[in-house]
Amino acid sequence: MIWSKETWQQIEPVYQEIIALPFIHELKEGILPKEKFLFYIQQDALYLAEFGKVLSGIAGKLSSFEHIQAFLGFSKDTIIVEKALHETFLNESTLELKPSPTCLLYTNFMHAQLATQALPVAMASVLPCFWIYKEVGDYITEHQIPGDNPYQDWIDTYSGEEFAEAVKKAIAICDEIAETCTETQRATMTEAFVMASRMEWMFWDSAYRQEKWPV
Ligand SMILES: Cc1ncc(CN)c(N)n1
Repeated sequence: MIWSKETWQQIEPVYQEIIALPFIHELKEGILPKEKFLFYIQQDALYLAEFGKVLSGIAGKLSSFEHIQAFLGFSKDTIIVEKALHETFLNESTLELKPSPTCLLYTNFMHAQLATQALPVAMASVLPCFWIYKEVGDYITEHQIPGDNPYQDWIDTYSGEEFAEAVKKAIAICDEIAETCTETQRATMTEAFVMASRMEWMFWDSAYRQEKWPV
């Protein structure tokens, strides 16, 4: 079976838990309290800065010109498109922001995967960041009641054509790389994908709870 198909099957229960999150439900209905969304956007700005670095780090380790170009493009788009999104919702500087425990966990996980794991595993670790957001964006668009939603720009970004194209490309590259891997390596890729998917759940949950450092 194609690696991405069998791997999505593994995270299907996690995905179901994601779309059942109050954060996603209230975002879809446009009733998510502003302070929860602001907390999310602030943490996401910190997350995306690191995500962009990891994507360009992956590009630096790839050998196919086409793959390098794709990952450099993903990195650039992460900075440009998502910075625009944050400017829409966030008008102050992010310089003063400090990462929440979950944000730090997730960004450190990605950096560690890039630094210590084989390249296919690092690539699998960043794939949920693309794929889950596209699925969530599509889910919200399909189940949304038409009307004013203060978070529509966010929803449109992740359910849009441009993002869908990037996600398709990222999945295709991971599948191509997985084809060259042993069964053991593919299983490690899947483990990394599952772990990152759990952290996607945690990220939304932590924003809803406006997670603080316990001490
Ligand atoms: C935590 C998280 N994961 C993924 C995405 C989408 N690139 C995001 N904006 N934030």
